[in-house]
Amino acid sequence: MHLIDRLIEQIIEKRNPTVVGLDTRLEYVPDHVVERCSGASPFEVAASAIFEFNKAIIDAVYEHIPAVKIQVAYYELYGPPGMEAFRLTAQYAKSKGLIVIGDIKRNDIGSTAEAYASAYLGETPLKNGRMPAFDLDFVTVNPYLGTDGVMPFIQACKEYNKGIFVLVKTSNPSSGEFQDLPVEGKRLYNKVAEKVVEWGKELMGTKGYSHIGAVIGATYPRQLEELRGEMPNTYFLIPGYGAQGGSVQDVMGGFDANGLGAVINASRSVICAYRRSPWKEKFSPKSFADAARAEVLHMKEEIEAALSHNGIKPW
Ligand SMILES: O=c1ccn([C@@H]2O[C@H](COP(=O)(O)O)[C@@H](O)[C@H]2O)c(=O)[nH]1
Repeated sequence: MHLIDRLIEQIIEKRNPTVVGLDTRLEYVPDHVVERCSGASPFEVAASAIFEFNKAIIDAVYEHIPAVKIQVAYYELYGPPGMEAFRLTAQYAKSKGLIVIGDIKRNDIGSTAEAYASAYLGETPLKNGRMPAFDLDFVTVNPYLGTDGVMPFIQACKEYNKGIFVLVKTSNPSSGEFQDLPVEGKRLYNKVAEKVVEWGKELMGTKGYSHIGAVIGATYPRQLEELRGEMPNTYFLIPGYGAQGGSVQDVMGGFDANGLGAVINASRSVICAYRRSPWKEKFSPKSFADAARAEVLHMKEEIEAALSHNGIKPW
């Protein structure tokens, strides 16, 4: 089955377009988890604690969500053991039936982009054959280098039934500095969106959406709505909900008339739910995973209610 169709089926089955972001820093991991972990170096202890934390979160939420997004920066932070925790987290999430999005925001000249694509989506060529290194489902891709830098990722999507989300309009405060620059009567992000649509035509699933998606921030609701109109066959990965201030109403413009077309990522608001109101009053640090589940279920209800309120009959 096409990966993008599987994502859509998972969203419909779970009745939830929420993606949990595993942006796990050591300071988010409660002491009782860290105390159970050992290792030959502080990085190994940290990586082991992060993996234990991630497993508990995944166990608590996997029945309710279609996918997780793993932010590689928080694993690089702990050196090689951190990257092993990244790989193990992806593998564990997959074993629970989840789709895994690697937030790696990579790109380079074509030959180097090919190495990134092989590492994260495809297989690494070895002396006697090939082997997957990280074997993620989707990765985020930076389009700044142009078509020849993106093509190796698209090639890997074709060969291995994978997908990418290309940065189109990011959620951060300075995103307009380059992305909103006027180009040939449009904004730069509109021009990138046109390219994403063109690239996506080569890799359509059977449910009207392409394997080539776009990242668009919840913090720019007007642009989200505008781009939904311009990119009817492009799935959106929408970060910026929760900790960055994006609200459920802000993400509504990303959905199509069937409540599809968008997955909403929430990282800190879910994995740190046990440290934040209202959940910190109800859950102790020992119950951090239950707090994450409560936040996911709350988010799911909020999205479903907002879709109905906007006249969209979800799923
Ligand atoms: O435009 C973008 C692209 C990616 N991100 C990433 O999403 C999460 C957001 O985390 P929260 O804790 O929910 O704010 C994080 O991994 C970012 O690197 C983004 O925020 N905006």
